[in-house]
Amino acid sequence: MIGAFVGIFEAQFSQCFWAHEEAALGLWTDCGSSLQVALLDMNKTEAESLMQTLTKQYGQERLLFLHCDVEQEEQVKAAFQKTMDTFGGIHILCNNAGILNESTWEKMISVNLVGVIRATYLVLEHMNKLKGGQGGVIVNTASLAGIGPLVSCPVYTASKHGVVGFTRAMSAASALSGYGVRVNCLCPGFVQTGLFSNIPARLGPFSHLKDGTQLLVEKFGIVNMSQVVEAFFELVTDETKDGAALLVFQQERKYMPAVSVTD
Ligand SMILES: NC(=O)C1=CN([C@@H]2O[C@H](COP(=O)(O)OP(=O)(O)OC[C@H]3O[C@@H](n4cnc5c(N)ncnc54)[C@H](O)[C@@H]3O)[C@@H](O)[C@H]2O)C=CC1
Ligand SMILES: CCCCC/C=C\C=C\C(=O)C/C=C\C/C=C\CCCC(=O)O
Repeated sequence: MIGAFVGIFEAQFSQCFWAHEEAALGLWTDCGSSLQVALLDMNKTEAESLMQTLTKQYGQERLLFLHCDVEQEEQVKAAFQKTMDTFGGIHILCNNAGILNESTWEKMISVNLVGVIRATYLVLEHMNKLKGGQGGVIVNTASLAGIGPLVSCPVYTASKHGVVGFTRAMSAASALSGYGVRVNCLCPGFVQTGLFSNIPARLGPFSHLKDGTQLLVEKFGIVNMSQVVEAFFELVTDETKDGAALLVFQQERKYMPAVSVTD
């Protein structure tokens, strides 16, 4: 799991992860009798306190924290290798790291889109059945802004549309190539996290559009973190889902079909 320590997934992810252990274990025959989680993040401070809590609850042998910046290829590569050496395999990758700052837009593309592509290509080296892997599933965290425009955030919108497009094409490429790896994405609405705070400062040249965005927040409402985590597990455990974009609203979740231009 990349981008694991604050925000949408934080501690709830792990609690929910073990609640879904049986369903997830059923998918891969070589998993052994329990699931293990490697948490990759660049935030060491948050990591240390959360790891203390989680290891008390679930045991040290089932958890691994690896400091890793998705912008740094060698760090991501080393983190996956360490996960392989410690747990013996990787079956699920959650690409969740993301930032929102329209002022530093090149960095935003680098973390939100390039980081997802980088981690996907590197993890396929371990998951791909053609390379001796056991197959698996990748879930990328996009956003409702991956489907429609978040007007005050054009580059954030572009990065998330990129994640949805990459997910759909990568899923088809993996299936046609026989990799045995499903690729899906999550598209949550607004969630109350650090990314959602101090918004006017994050909108850069479009801070004057913040009132319109606030109207969107009122229209869509706020999604609970637990709703996002449940949606994540649906994408992991439902083997019919490949190339899916799952929208998570306050009242419901639903799949967004891709538009076909060839019919
Ligand atoms: N909060 C919201 O309303 C929504 C958020 N999202 C997406 O959900 C994902 C998680 O966001 P939140 O939990 O809200 O944000 P957050 O800021 O609370 O958490 C983001 C996590 O990613 C990590 N991270 C950031 N840059 C990194 C890097 N270069 N390398 C490794 N880790 C890095 C952070 O340390 C942190 O643990 C993001 O991709 C975001 O775009 C999608 C829809 C709505
Ligand atoms: C279909 C239209 C796009 C709607 C996008 C909906 C949700 C996206 C959420 C995110 O990915 C990003 C999270 C925070 C949003 C940033 C700005 C919100 C401004 C809120 C405010 O002005 O108080």
